[in-house]
Amino acid sequence: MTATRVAVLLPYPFDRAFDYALPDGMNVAPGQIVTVPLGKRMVPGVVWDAPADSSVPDHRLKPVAAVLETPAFPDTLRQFIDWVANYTMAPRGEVLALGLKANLLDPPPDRYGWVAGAATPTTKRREAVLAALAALDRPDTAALAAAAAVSPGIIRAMADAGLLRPARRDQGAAKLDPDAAPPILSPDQTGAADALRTSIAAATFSVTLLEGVTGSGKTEIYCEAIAQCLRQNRQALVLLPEIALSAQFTARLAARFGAAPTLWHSALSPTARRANWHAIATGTAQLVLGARSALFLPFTDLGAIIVDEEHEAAYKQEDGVIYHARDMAVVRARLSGAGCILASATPSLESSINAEAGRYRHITLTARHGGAAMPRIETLDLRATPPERGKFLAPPLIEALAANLAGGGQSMLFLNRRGYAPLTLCRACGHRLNCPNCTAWLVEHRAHTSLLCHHCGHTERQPTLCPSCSAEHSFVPIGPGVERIAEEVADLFPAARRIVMASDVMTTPDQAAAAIRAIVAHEIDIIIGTQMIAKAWHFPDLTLVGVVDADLGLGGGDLRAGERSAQLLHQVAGRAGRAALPGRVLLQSYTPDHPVMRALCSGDLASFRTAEAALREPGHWPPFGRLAALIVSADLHDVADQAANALARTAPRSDVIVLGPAPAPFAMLRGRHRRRLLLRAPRGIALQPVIRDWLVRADVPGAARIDIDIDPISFL
Ligand SMILES: Nc1ncnc2c1ncn2[C@@H]1O[C@H](COP(=O)(O)OP(=O)(O)OP(=O)(O)O)[C@@H](O)[C@H]1O
Ligand SMILES: [Zn+2]
Repeated sequence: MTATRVAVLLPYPFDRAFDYALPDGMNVAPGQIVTVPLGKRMVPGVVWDAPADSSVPDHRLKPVAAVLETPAFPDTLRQFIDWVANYTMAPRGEVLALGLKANLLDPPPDRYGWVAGAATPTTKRREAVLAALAALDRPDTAALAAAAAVSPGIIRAMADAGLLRPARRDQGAAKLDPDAAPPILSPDQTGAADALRTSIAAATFSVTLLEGVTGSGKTEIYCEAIAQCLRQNRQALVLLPEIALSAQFTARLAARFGAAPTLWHSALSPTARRANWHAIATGTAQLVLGARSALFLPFTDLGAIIVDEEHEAAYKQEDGVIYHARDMAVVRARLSGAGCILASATPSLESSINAEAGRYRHITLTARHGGAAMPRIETLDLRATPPERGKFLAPPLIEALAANLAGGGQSMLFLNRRGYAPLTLCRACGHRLNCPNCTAWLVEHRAHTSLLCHHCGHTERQPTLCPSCSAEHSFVPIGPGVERIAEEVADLFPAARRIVMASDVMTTPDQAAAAIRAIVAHEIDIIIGTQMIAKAWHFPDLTLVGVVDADLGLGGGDLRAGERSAQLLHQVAGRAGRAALPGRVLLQSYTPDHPVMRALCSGDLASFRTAEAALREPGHWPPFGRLAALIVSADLHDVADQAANALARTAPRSDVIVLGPAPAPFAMLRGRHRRRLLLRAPRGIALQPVIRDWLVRADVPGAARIDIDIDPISFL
């Protein structure tokens, strides 16, 4: 008798589904989640649509152990996983693992989130929590703390005091209400909202680029698209580039829809993850706010995907499955028959070109909401008015800070560099302190009294003797990081209330939420931060922004250096003067005539993009052509060279241009030696088949690893 075979894809780095035998009396359909033996373990897997693999004889097949009660993986998600694996060339099981983890599959927790208890609040803060609770649907601690703008400790204290009790699963979930608190839109905004509503109402695939200046109300407008999606009983997904933003957005969405969105990001507790995953898989979660991995959730019926700050490089996942969440959001929307909305004040060249070519719809908003003016942006020429020796703030910026402080205004200093100093040098011999594992300098972090590699995490104490010349106490910090700027500000304005915001000092969304609350409440005078403070924040009292080093992003020879720099600095500038008071922005620069500085000061980013496009089009550089990178790495540099040369010898010859091999931007990273080959081709040519064929032909030593990065965005 022949066994009934079923193909099961496992969430591990295997490209294909494996065959298992279906025991008598057990029935499965594609998408169902099962447990199967793998070696000595029992692992979860998804019944896949792949044809049976007859190479394994029946008697060697292992049986499916159990079919889980968990809702099945929808067809659209399986198609998406196949598509992503095929495009990124990652093993299909590894892509599956982005959406399926063993610990998600247990039944959802019985008690989850909070409801009001019997006791009566005694403080204003506790009252505020209960008020926020009334507007939310059994939020977990983090969501409730964010909505009420208190610390999570308060929530726990309230539970101890009987003001809050854990919610039970069987208590019906409050629904989001599309009409809970709609804004009154301006005529411009109304036009944009109508267009988005119509595209969502059509319940078919479309992509819209929502381009609007900072503070124009893009968030309010895409909420109208979400409202439409909710009215049609379809699920909506909002992607954010950084989880630190999720607290402020949770509160905004909860206020708009009368109940909190369902969160999805790496900082959730395991219980919250499991509860949220099940809510999404059963369709009770109507609106999901998440990081890029939320694209791999088992939505039952996804009607809208919004990618906020679509130009952000943070949407590119750089390890494991290397994918761009903005591009994959478009694919997910297509497979789901959903509307995709890409929102930005500074769209990527990719999206602008797609909009211009008519592949995407295009909506633009040119004015800030409520009559707020765009900030005045000026360069501050560091050649003419340099900072004092060993300092980094030039006199005109110091004056502006002093005046703003005296007038009760809030200021922000932006420097996209964590730590105290990016380089530590021996004064006696010039020796630089490098990472032993990477081609990189060690960054001094005074907050942790250590030197840190930002690439591999290596830390060490500063040596007392120079390892090169044995001079004693000879090390000097070179250049500034945000900690050093904070020190300079403390010297200049000892009475000013300061806060440093950077990913290494604010590691959780809760910490970020507490900081944001303090800033909005104007308990802070000067905010000093990295790119963490650049995005999407709305600080009503912020009127002065100083960019400490506007030239920083322009070096490095990266294809997108200019574009990225313009986007980032425009975003930072856009934090200023968003409410009643006008904003001013000072860009400290040694190259005030650079096209990026000119575009920022004039506000004419469109012309800048046109100029960028003109530079890229002739050579088929993205977005006018296709690019892929092959990164060869090995423990020994000989092996890395051998592998890179083997690839070079068999390089495809056709319309595809192969550049390299060259040392990768970090010739050594985490102790591995790296070489890079770059493939470039006109838009009409798919690079994946070329690469597949090439890898079969090339004789690459087994000790070398090859990582494939389709559409690379970080490279030299
Ligand atoms: N029609 C409206 N009614 C009331 N408030 C509005 C309206 N439109 C915008 N706002 C408010 O103006 C501020 C800026 O709007 P929003 O954050 O949506 O802009 P944005 O375009 O997303 O900005 P950015 O690109 O800088 O993130 C917010 O506080 C928002 O609530
Ligand atoms: Zn390192």
